[in-house]
Amino acid sequence: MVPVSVGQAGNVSGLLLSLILSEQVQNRTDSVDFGPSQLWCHRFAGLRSYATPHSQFFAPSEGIMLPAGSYNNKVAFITGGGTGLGRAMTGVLSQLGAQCVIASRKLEVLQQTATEISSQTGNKVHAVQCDVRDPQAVSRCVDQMVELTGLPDVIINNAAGNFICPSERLSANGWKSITDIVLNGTAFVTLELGKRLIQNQKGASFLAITTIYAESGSGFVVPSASAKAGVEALYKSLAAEWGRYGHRFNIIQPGPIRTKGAFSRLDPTGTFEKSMIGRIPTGRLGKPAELANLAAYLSSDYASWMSGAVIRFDGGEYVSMAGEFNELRKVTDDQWKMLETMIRSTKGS
Ligand SMILES: CCCCC/C=C\CC/C=C/C=C/C(=O)SCCNC(=O)CCNC(=O)[C@H](O)C(C)(C)COP(=O)(O)OP(=O)(O)OC[C@H]1O[C@@H](n2cnc3c(N)ncnc32)[C@H](O)[C@@H]1OP(=O)(O)O
Ligand SMILES: NC(=O)C1=CN([C@@H]2O[C@H](COP(=O)(O)OP(=O)(O)OC[C@H]3O[C@@H](n4cnc5c(N)ncnc54)[C@H](OP(=O)(O)O)[C@@H]3O)[C@@H](O)[C@H]2O)C=CC1
Repeated sequence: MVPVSVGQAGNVSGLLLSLILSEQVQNRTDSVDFGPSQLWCHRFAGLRSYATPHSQFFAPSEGIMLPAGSYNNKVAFITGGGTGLGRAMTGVLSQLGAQCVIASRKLEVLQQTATEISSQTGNKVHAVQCDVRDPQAVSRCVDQMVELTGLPDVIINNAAGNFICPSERLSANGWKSITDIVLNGTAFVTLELGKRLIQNQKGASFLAITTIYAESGSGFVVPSASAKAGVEALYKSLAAEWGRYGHRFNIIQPGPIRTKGAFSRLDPTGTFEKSMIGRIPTGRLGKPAELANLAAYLSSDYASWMSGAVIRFDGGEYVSMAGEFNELRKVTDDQWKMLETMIRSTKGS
């Protein structure tokens, strides 16, 4: 790890940094306990990753958590399983014994992931092309899965689309593109599989990957926030309705975890990561392996009494952003002495 100073970015991000974040970052570096000397930068595989020194209290454990064989004789279906978090979840489930089916638009990407994971774990990973926006394509994909593996025990709705964009610049098709993937795609996959599982009297665990701002809403990602909120309503509703068929429905709301898909569309210049780390109480991004362990637990028989749960998984970022006074983290000891003196000396109202 090497300490870096803020503002060493290239042209575009340097400009953005000075225009958008200068006040925020300068305040932080000038007067608070989160200056450049305390901002750390890991460099690996050509990627930067910032963390605070206190993140060392929260070092990630990236090994597989569940006992070996926990998923023997199970079939798992993961949308968007070729990349990012979907790939990490597929890797863990496969390592634990599951036969996995991964589905998304880009068959070559899926096939490469399937080959890599199955050669590491010794368990089959099947790649099936499917655009979840198209209900007929989803139905064909499920037909294909039935041929390959039979109906799944575990369904993970992870596929998504997103980009930052001021809402006044958003076209109708931009809105449709995101909400079709996230909300309609999740609904088509869940309804198609749910109906077939019900017909076959087979129980299953459904998991949806949403995000922390599904609850709060967020400017600049309005279609994603709206669609993810819809997914949460869908899953909580079905948890109540389809328990009688042996189906569980749970939700993970991840905070920031570095993936190419997310960061290239939400922080294309890398400018926002530094300021974001400052509001995460654990001082670092999450790791795909940490999310994958949680997903593996929630989808496993160890969690058979969990349904309708919404698990926030964000290093504390959500509550840190929500609390009115949380910015007072930045006040130094000397400043506290002064503040306390002022408050104590106030008499009457
Ligand atoms: C500091 C770092 C922060 C990182 C994380 C932080 C916080 C944690 C919370 C994070 C939540 C993350 C949620 C996610 O979902 S991340 C997942 C990201 N992954 C993907 O998006 C992968 C799939 N995405 C895509 O394939 C494309 O990006 C897509 C969504 C645009 C869909 O592609 P496609 O179907 O090919 O669509 P297009 O024809 O290209 O476009 C359709 C429509 O949208 C308009 N559009 C596209 N991009 C933009 C843009 N950047 N701005 C404005 N509009 C855009 C495009 O013009 C089309 O509209 P028309 O009207 O022109 O037809
Ligand atoms: N990384 C992060 O910080 C966070 C991520 N999340 C969520 O985690 C999940 C995974 O995101 P992440 O791994 O970061 O990003 P990725 O971009 O790597 O994953 C998105 C996946 O969705 C697939 N996909 C997109 N459109 C479709 C479609 N129409 N049909 C089928 N599959 C599609 C993509 O594959 P293909 O292009 O082949 O179709 C891709 O594999 C998403 O639900 C995201 O919202 C939530 C909070 C934070």
